[in-house]
Amino acid sequence: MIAKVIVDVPTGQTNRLYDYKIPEEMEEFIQPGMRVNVPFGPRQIQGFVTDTTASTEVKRIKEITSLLDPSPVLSGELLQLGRWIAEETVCFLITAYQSMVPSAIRAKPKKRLFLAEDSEAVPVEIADAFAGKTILDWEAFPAEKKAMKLLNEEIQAGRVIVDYLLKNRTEKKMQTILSLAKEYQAAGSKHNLSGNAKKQQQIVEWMQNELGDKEIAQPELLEKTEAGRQAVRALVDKGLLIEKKTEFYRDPYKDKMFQKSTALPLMEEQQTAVDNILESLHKGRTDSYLLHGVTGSGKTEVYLQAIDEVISQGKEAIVLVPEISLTPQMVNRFKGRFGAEVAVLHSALSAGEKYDEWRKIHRKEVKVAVGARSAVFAPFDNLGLIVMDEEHEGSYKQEDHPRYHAKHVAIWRAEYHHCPVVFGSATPSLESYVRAEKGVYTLLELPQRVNRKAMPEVTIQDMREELRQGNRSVFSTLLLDKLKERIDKKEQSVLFLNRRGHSTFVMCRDCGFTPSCPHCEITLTYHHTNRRLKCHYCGHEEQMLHTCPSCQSSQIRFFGTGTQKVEEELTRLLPEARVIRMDMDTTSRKGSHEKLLDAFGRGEADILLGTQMIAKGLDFPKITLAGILAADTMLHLPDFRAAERTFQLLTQVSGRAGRDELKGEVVVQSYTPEHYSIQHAKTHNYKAFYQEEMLQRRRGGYPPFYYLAMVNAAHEDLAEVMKTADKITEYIRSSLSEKAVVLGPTVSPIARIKDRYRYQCMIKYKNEPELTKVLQSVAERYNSEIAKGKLQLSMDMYPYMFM
Ligand SMILES: Nc1ncnc2c1ncn2[C@@H]1O[C@H](COP(=O)(O)OP(=O)(O)OP(=O)(O)O)[C@@H](O)[C@H]1O
Ligand SMILES: [Zn+2]
Ligand SMILES: [Zn+2]
Repeated sequence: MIAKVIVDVPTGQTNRLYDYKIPEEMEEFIQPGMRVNVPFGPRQIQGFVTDTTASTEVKRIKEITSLLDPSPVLSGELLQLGRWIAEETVCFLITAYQSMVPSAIRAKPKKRLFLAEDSEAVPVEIADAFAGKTILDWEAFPAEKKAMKLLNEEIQAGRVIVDYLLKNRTEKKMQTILSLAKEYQAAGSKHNLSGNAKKQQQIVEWMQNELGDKEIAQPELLEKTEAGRQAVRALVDKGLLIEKKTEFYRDPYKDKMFQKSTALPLMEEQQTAVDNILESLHKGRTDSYLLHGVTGSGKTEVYLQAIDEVISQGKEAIVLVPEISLTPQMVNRFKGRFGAEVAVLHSALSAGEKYDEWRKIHRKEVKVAVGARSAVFAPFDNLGLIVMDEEHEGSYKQEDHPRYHAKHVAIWRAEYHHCPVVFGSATPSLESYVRAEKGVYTLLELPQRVNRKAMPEVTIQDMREELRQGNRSVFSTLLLDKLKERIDKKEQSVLFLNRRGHSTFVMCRDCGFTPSCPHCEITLTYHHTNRRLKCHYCGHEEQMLHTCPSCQSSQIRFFGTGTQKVEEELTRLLPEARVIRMDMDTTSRKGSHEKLLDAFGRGEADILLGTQMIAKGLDFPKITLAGILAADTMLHLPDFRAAERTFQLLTQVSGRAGRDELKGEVVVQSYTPEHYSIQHAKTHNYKAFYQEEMLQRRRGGYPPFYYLAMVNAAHEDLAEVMKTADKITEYIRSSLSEKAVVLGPTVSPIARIKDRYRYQCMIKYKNEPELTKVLQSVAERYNSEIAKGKLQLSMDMYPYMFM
């Protein structure tokens, strides 16, 4: 038997399958999707088995050294999906596969086998291997054909459990659970403990009185009875206590109680949406839906009720939400409805926690996965629905290899499983809305807020006017007045500061000098906490400057408005206001995000001030005012989506206000109040914005009229990168049809990162079936130079960042 293996060496030369002989004892065990160690040149390296065959052309074949996974980590579906991603995004197959498994098992963890509770049922060969214990190192399991075959069956049946022993605290936890033996459970029942075993007697009596036939975890028992381990051990040995080991998960949410929620009676439009989705589910059709619902229209309730039916069909659902809206509030809504059926995949979890959540899915212990981008790879086998909330979000695109867009992966998986997929948003991306207009997606609309609540009233405040009247503060008089009003009425406000374009930088007031990174062509950012200047691209740090290195002036100051500065100004102008600030600084510690939001929810502050992270998902009834401090900081970025992002952001922030009984109001401060993205956000008019933006896109030849692809070349030697970029661009131009527009090469907006000069070539096209192959061959052509570490090439089939 031969295994086809893709080895863990992400280079062009090794981006193909290698044949290895399967050792005889593994023949009945090895399956595609398992990882193996194989000899590769002088080394041993990891790889994924993608297939097994009977024979090979290879003459001198090497043998697999060892098997890393006692059960496949990638299913047949995911193996196939990985091949598709590698092709579509022009990346190495191994890179695609590695991105689908949790990082915790990508390292080289020790594997152990556990006997599950009903271990009496396992065959003697297996029981012998465990030799009376319940835990066995995977390496210690006899590498013998029959035993391996049996083990395979036991793993499938769930009687043997595979576990990865992760380094530093991420180890799976086993807990000892204790209970009284049957005959001692009744209070006062006789036991023959000797009189000097006082502590033991105490334990037994306490358990009889407090627990009866119930179980207790050992640590809790020790705490309650103030007993030592020896006393408990002795009772187990004497047969008074029954001990069993259960594994438990590091559930990051385990300390929380989730208030159970039940399905709400739906509004008519919600019902129509649910009916449509469920019809596709029942008929097993891969329909794509665009759920366009204004903020507060009850999109989430639509997802919840559709998922409820998916679960009762015995199927599974994936819910994708952008990282920043994966708030505790959001998680609660799913856990509250589906309880233990939900796994949450969140980047803020530790590697061990992430692995636990992944494992719940892998083992079919849950039916719903809620998570950010990579949750689209949740290893379910029987999907009934995929939901992508806030589908317009750029974070669904991965900005590192593999540069995939979760939307395309979601559609691929929906097709594979013949199930519907729902894209939801209050501000759909132009790409999606066009597809809905063309009938590629079915449009479902929720044009009104739940219970016909009014949309908040939006006022736009011209900051140029404020300046003319001598107000140099970041707050307009109007916004300050309204904030005061809210404090008086004991209502709450959210203040939003756009971090992009607002980083604090240092500038000399006399000569205009701005310190920039010596390795990257980018301005250094001032960090208040440690009073240092830092490069956001390479991490370079230096002391804050006090005199200008260029003109020796001491008038060197930092500019821009960080949340911290705004907070200082706010407390100066409104000393009575209680403010909670949420930004990278105040939420870096685990759980702090949740704490701050809880405090705000309990009314411990009047104003929530924050960055992007407060724009989404918040649903607090007392918020009646949303303020946007500078609406147009994003408008001027070199990005064709700038207007769209501005419109989306204003709409999202506005959507936080007046979601409950109380009426909401929004103040938008802007230096370009006449811009159509701001004007249409004011009137909550998505369609009008869409039409105007479509005209701009048509004019500029941007998506959704053209597809884009971008090739970026970086090299330490400027002449070298220019030459290479020229050659690449020329080659692409000559390989595509006349209709494709190949732009460049030009210097990237950030001309140098980590001492490498950067050039880019942009491709605009409508229909170029050969494009990925062309880019693939470009990558292959430069394989050896890339391998030498000098040149870097990146291909991006759905560029979202143009810096
Ligand atoms: N049919 C219904 N009847 C009563 N209340 C509802 C109904 N549907 C949803 N709600 C409530 O309305 C509020 C807004 O709903 P939800 O958060 O689902 O809207 P959304 O469209 O997802 O909002 P956003 O996009 O602004 O986050 C929630 O508090 C939700 O519990
Ligand atoms: Zn100067
Ligand atoms: Zn740098």
